[in-house]
Amino acid sequence: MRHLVANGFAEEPVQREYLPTALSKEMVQIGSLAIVESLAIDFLPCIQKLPEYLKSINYCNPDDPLHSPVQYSHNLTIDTFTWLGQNPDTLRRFNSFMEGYRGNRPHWSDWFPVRERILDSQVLAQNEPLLVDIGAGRGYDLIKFRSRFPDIPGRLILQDLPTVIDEIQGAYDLKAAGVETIAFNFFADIQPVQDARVYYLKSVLHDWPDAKAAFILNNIKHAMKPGYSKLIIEEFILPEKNAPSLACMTDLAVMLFSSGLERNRQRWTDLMTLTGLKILQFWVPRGDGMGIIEAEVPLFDE
Ligand SMILES: C[S@@+](CC[C@H](N)C(=O)[O-])C[C@H]1O[C@@H](n2cnc3c(N)ncnc32)[C@H](O)[C@@H]1O
Repeated sequence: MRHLVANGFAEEPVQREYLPTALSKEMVQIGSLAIVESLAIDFLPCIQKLPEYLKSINYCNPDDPLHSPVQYSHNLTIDTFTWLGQNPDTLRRFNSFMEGYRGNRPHWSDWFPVRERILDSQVLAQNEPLLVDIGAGRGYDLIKFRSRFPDIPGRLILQDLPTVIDEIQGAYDLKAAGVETIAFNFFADIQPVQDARVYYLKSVLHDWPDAKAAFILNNIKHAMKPGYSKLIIEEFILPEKNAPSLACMTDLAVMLFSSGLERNRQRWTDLMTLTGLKILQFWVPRGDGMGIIEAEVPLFDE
């Protein structure tokens, strides 16, 4: 207990009597427990081997998802998400990590003008796809969207790898929120939902270096209806200097995880140019650097 008190996990107002602190109260929340569990069991070995790994690639920037610190330290020849899919306990811990990572930070509909930019300008039909969340994990963003806009017609569709679709059954009440699930691998399958109003990607592209991210975007682009479909990418948009702490930490985490990276405006612009998608606007109203890149597929005559 002495050690815990010295490090802020408990108070000792009277000798040998202890009280919890804000820190220890946070550490027993489900989300924090999940983050610590996933890090300690699955990713600490990779962090320990990071210096050795970086030396082995001559201190270059990692850009191969088949040779990230995860592959190096766990001796893998498959990408990290395939590895998660083959290890149900690791996958469960990772999906809980993602839930903890989002914590109580705002949902995109808390700050992005969804009505003006997406809902009001178009006639939406009940049986048509409204929002496709690609790499959606447990579907938190779709459930929240439904509760925010319960009366807006249109289908809400969750897409992720088959192993994730299996894992999330029962994790949240997706059915009650009217969310459909589709098993989909964006590297192996053609996007099955055509002409949705919105294709949404949150914390997906940062897992992948540019060549792979461009492949994912191209796959979406071919399903988009020019003049109607929108692409909403929710990711960090790093400032040119003095990047916020969480964004920097995540940049390192995705590098370790799959040779991924966080991107600044220029890097996002270059990526979108590579895929022929047109950026309509960058939205970065929050101090933590998280933002939205709103894009569309250009009309032929533009
Ligand atoms: C970092 S998580 C983000 C999850 C969710 N969007 C969120 O913000 O909590 C990346 C997601 O991409 C999914 N993913 C990875 N590779 C995929 C692939 N080849 N096809 C479809 N989804 C994939 C993962 O299973 C995971 O749910």
